[in-house]
Amino acid sequence: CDFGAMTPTLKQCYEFLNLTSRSFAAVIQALDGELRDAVCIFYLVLRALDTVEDDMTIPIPVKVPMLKSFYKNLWDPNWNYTESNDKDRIVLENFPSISQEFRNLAEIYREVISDICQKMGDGMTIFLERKVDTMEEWDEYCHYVAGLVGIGLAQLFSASGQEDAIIGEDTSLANKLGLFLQKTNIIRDYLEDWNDKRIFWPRATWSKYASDLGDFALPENQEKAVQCLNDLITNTLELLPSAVLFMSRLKTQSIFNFVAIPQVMAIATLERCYNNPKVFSGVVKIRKGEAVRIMMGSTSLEKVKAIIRHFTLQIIERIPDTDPNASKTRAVCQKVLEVT
Ligand SMILES: O=C(O)CO[C@@H](C(=O)O)[C@@H](OCCCCCc1ccc2ccccc2c1)C(=O)NCCCCCc1ccc2ccccc2c1
Ligand SMILES: [Mg+2]
Ligand SMILES: [Mg+2]
Repeated sequence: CDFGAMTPTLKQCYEFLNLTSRSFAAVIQALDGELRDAVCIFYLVLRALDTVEDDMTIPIPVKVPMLKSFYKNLWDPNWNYTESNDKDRIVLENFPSISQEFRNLAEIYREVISDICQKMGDGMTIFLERKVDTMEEWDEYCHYVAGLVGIGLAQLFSASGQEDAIIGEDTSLANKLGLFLQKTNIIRDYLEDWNDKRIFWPRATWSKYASDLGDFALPENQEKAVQCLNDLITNTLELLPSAVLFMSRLKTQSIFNFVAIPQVMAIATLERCYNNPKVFSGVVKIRKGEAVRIMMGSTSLEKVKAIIRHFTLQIIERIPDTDPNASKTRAVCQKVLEVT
């Protein structure tokens, strides 16, 4: 970006972006024109909101009003929060710089960012005390924390004029982009979340394989743990055809890359996690070198389809005949192969 033409506070915002997001900073900064600043601020505002949600030291009676009213802070030049211990507390401590740049955005971008922030804050409060039980509630939670991001981004793409109106209007499709990324993160982060006493795996699924979610961390339950893992991965793979359809409608290269790269990194992560007991003893991450190769190869729909097909075939090859969901996983993978 042209740091020269930026206000000092906007420059600061890009520093916060690079400090708080390994996976999104690069692709956000590669966006063009006004959209780049709008998405950068959108990220920082929602990361600040999420840092309140994630901070387990804030008592629920304090956290609920904080989340519900968070969007109002966008219009309060002095609001910040200095009590957080979270890794991303920098965005709460320096919120005045972020809200200042929010107020400098065009009205069309401010409306989307404020609306999504209010809906996400409300949605987060629903799940502060209620755990994710049914698969519908899993979709509902992921809608609030990630589906809404996809919906907001699609609206920003159309508002910028760089994409057609249909992109921002088809909220069901945009929602699924976020669900795919969030469900992949939840599946990958089982142990990290369990150690933080956070439960995002839906009870409807894990209760088929164990009486307590913590059982999966015990080596003697490894087979049941992996069967539950494969069950959730199968549910998540069902979202891939919608992601391919969304990407097929994009006409701006920088927006295509911005949407495609996180989706392709997620399918690579799912493939790495499939039938992999290491998910229950550590965090399964894609190596930097492989990540760079994947990003370089995600610049056209045909290349992205080829990469998705590659990882889908890798999963098919590793489906254990004894896995309770084997035939369902094969069917879901077959559907992905049909659209790639
Ligand atoms: O605390 C952490 O480090 C992880 O927190 C997770 C959690 O607490 O569950 C969780 O926090 C969710 C609430 C805050 C969402 C913040 C966000 C993330 C990415 C963005 C990308 C571009 C623009 C705005 C964005 C906003 C988290 O970060 N999960 C990662 C997956 C969420 C992806 C959101 C998303 C959805 C659709 C997308 C479509 C295209 C490109 C990027 C997309 C990004
Ligand atoms: Mg978080
Ligand atoms: Mg969170």
